Amino acid sequence: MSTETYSATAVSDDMIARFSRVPAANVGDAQERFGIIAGLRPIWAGAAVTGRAYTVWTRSGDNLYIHKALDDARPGDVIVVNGSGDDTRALIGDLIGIRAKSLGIAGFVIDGAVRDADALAELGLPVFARSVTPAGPYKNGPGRLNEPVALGGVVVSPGDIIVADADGVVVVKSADVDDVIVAAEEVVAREASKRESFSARSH
Ligand SMILES: O=C([O-])CC(=O)C(=O)O
Ligand SMILES: [Mg+2]
Repeated sequence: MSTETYSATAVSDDMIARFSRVPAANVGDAQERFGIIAGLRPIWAGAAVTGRAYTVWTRSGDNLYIHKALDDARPGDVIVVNGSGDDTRALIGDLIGIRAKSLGIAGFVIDGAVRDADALAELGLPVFARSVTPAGPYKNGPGRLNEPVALGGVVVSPGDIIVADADGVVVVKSADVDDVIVAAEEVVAREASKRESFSARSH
């Protein structure tokens, strides 16, 4: 396994706060509809998260490297897992969720399955995944941490920004955040004025 640490452009907390106020759909529009991970859904209604990606590449159905990621990730990080889209084994459940929450992890984005959906909802930990299954994972490895991964055909590099809500998951490259946030805030303002004019016309 590579021990090289990928060095990302560091995105500030202020910038993350600005992205947290923009819906995922508007962020996607602001980057020409690119960066949207198809097919990942929130596993409980109301789940939403914005934060820096900490990336994991696991063997299908095996979560050893998700455990290792929790030893290394920082508070506010979103754990982003390439699980090869495998829907036969749950890569996390509420036990990992409880540990992640106690470490200040902001949420999980998993190209694979999860379990303990009700308990994760009760915990209030935002989790986005391809499916839910009661089938448990193996814990043997191999895996990789903190290097660029692919989820549903979208590359996610360590430190990229994840914006996820009821509509799904959007990835903003860390090098693009300055341009994308300006465009996204413009989309928000443009839509707000359209909403106002549409509802004015209906009176
Ligand atoms: O068994 C596992 O590793 C996944 C799981 O259900 C949990 O974290 O609660
Ligand atoms: Mg469990």
